[in-house]
Amino acid sequence: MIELENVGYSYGGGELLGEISVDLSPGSFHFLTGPSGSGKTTLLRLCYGALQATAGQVRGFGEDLRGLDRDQMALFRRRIGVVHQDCRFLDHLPLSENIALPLTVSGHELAGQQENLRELMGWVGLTKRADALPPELSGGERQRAALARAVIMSPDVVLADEPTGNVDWEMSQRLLQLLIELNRMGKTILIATHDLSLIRAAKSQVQARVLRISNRRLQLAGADL
Ligand SMILES: Nc1ncnc2c1ncn2[C@@H]1O[C@H](COP(=O)(O)OP(=O)(O)OP(=O)(O)O)[C@@H](O)[C@H]1O
Repeated sequence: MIELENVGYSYGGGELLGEISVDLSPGSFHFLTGPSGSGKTTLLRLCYGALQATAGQVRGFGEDLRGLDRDQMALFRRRIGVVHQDCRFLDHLPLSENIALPLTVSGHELAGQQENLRELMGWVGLTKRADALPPELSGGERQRAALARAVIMSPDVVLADEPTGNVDWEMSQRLLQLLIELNRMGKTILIATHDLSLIRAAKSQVQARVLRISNRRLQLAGADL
């Protein structure tokens, strides 16, 4: 699905990441961990083409991302659902419309998607919050809404950046279950997180590989988590 081969990312004359090789194969479940500032968000951005690698090659569905033109890149991105760390929404739009934004901006008629949207809102437990404005939402509601928005286009891959940041244990478990369900539906999942207890909880339920950024390199973490 997404392969990084000997990828590096440098800026301002310094290397942030180097010699990164990883294959997010179909249906795989990966965690990405590492200290704050180690480059987790940067690595996610490299995976979906928001940043261009300064060394090596990133391939999406077999294609070198550098070779994609604008339209091809837009098609590639549609196959990737991203849960951003800061979960931003348009504050003047009700939650249901925020979740539907990827559909509407890509030209779908919302009228024909109501059933899909309703189902998705139910899946994340936000049916009753459909008309709420984003500033009225709790942290956990925002995180679940961000996940719903990331998957509304039925992506093949979900990249989630700290999807359980700022929520309590119970809510983080709920979010984890949603991500595990997505994986069971066949989606490829990559979760960047600091939360080792989340990783431990997942490992008893799914076959997950844990990648750790350490000193600008990516390592496969052992069973010692
Ligand atoms: N193009 C760039 N120009 C300047 N600084 C950059 C650039 N790209 C990345 N950085 C810096 O590199 C560091 C790594 O950032 P990144 O957000 O990827 O780390 P992270 O592991 O996700 O951190 P956190 O866990 O705190 O979210 C940060 O200090 C960031 O500001």
